[in-house]
Amino acid sequence: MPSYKLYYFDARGAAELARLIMKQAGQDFEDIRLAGEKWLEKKPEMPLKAMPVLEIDGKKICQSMAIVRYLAREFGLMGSSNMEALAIEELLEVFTEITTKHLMKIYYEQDQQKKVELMKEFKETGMPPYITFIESRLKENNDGKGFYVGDKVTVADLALYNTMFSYKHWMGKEGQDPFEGSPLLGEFYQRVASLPNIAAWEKARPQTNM
Ligand SMILES: N[C@@H](CCC(=O)N[C@@H](CS)C(=O)NCC(=O)O)C(=O)O
Repeated sequence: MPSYKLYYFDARGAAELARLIMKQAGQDFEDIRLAGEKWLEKKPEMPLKAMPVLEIDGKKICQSMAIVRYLAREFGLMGSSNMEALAIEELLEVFTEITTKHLMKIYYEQDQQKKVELMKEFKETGMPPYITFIESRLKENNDGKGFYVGDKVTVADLALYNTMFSYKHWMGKEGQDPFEGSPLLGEFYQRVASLPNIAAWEKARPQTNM
């Protein structure tokens, strides 16, 4: 079994899905959180001078979603068929699209009042088509009462849970959590949050804003 070190800032951010995969799989890893001087010291060693970086037996690999896909394949979380893998990839791409089309604008807005207005717009018009899509995919499997695909947990479940957690603890603080109107996804969230390894990590992980 290779040894894993995951380098990132002291945040959930672009590293948390990789952490969740390893936690769900029961895989030990070093959760290295760099800040300030320590990050500047380490930065030249990173392939693209950015994080997250996963070090596998001494080899440093960058790009968060490549890391996620590698770990998901490695730990059997990429579905049980090519069709399941396709639905999983589809959802991962949806989250990438939402991030680039909507979240970056909100994240980088400096004016707090404008930021909340952008969150409201995202909740009211940006996110609803994606929520309808996610709900319909979820309902295609076990009437929405189980996992995102198939009959066991996959990286799609972890990615959706991670996104919902993040919105709840970010936009939710401003009363703008776009998922709060979906009971189906609310129940789904509780199912994933109750998985023993995920529940244990949610308690044990450093509490960070993002
Ligand atoms: N496409 C890359 C983006 C990596 C990236 O831009 N990471 C940011 C943090 S999320 C970073 O390390 N920035 C460099 C810095 O802050 O010095 C990925 O998904 O891993």
